[in-house]
Amino acid sequence: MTQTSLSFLKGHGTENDFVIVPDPDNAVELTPAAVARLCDRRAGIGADGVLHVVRSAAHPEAAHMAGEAEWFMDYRNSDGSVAEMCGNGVRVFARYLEHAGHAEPGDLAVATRGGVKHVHLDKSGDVTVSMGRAALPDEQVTVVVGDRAWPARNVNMGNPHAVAFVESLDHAGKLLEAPRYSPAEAYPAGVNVEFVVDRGPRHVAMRVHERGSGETRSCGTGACAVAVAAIRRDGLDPAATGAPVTYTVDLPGGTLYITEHPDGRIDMTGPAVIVAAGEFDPSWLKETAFA
Ligand SMILES: N[C@@H](CCC[C@H](N)C(=O)O)C(=O)O
Repeated sequence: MTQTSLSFLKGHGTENDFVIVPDPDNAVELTPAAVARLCDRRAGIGADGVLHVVRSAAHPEAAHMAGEAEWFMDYRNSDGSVAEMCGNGVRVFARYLEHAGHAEPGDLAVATRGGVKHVHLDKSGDVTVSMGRAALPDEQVTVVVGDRAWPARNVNMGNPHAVAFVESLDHAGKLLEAPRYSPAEAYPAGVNVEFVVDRGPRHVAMRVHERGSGETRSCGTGACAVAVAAIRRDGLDPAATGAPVTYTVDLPGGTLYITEHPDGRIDMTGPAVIVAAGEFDPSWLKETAFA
């Protein structure tokens, strides 16, 4: 039977915003063009990305995780590209599951392309995600904006990041274009670039240019990558000290708290909010040209 309307919700985590498309049976054809249309801030609903909510058992990329996590976060960037993980997205995804009655406050597991993530929905309204461990490839990278270049640390949180400590967050300009980087081989599938300044002890502020979405007001995996890089720069690696360490990371859209444990596990805590719900005609997703 042809569906005459599709439900969506809108949510955000520290102002990294998402169109949420509930689709338990994986029946909606979300082409890259359809995702770009949904995310368009003038001709569409508008968002940094799409959270396609599918039962793990119904998605070929997630069926192997179905025993551990009932729901799969099929995350897409606003240009329609697929990403391995989205830190703010997984908090908002968990909030949606609670909102829809698919999960109770407390602990739940969410399948992602970056593996199963364990999430805690706190009564306070904050959501904590166990993000797994960072990988720190050895290569030194350089990021370039206009005529400025900075050394950056390569951090992988399931998705790729380049973290550059800078003198001022203004120096990166408006980040209308993706920063260039070298060597190209460091990021064969592109990269999210974070610019970071210090605010105080274990407290930093950052801006981010996201692969596939442009400059956004927050990036959860980016905040984790920044904390991991800052912890090492500051000589506080928990594997060496034996003590967990928490960094406060300010972003244009809010604040995230990132804790690294001695065994390398990283927890991210921050808000997740559902702001609206609505419906659209699915045939609109199939139109080839923007009206
Ligand atoms: N905003 C996200 C990251 C989304 C994916 C990223 N743009 C990529 O392509 O890797 C977050 O909160 O982590």
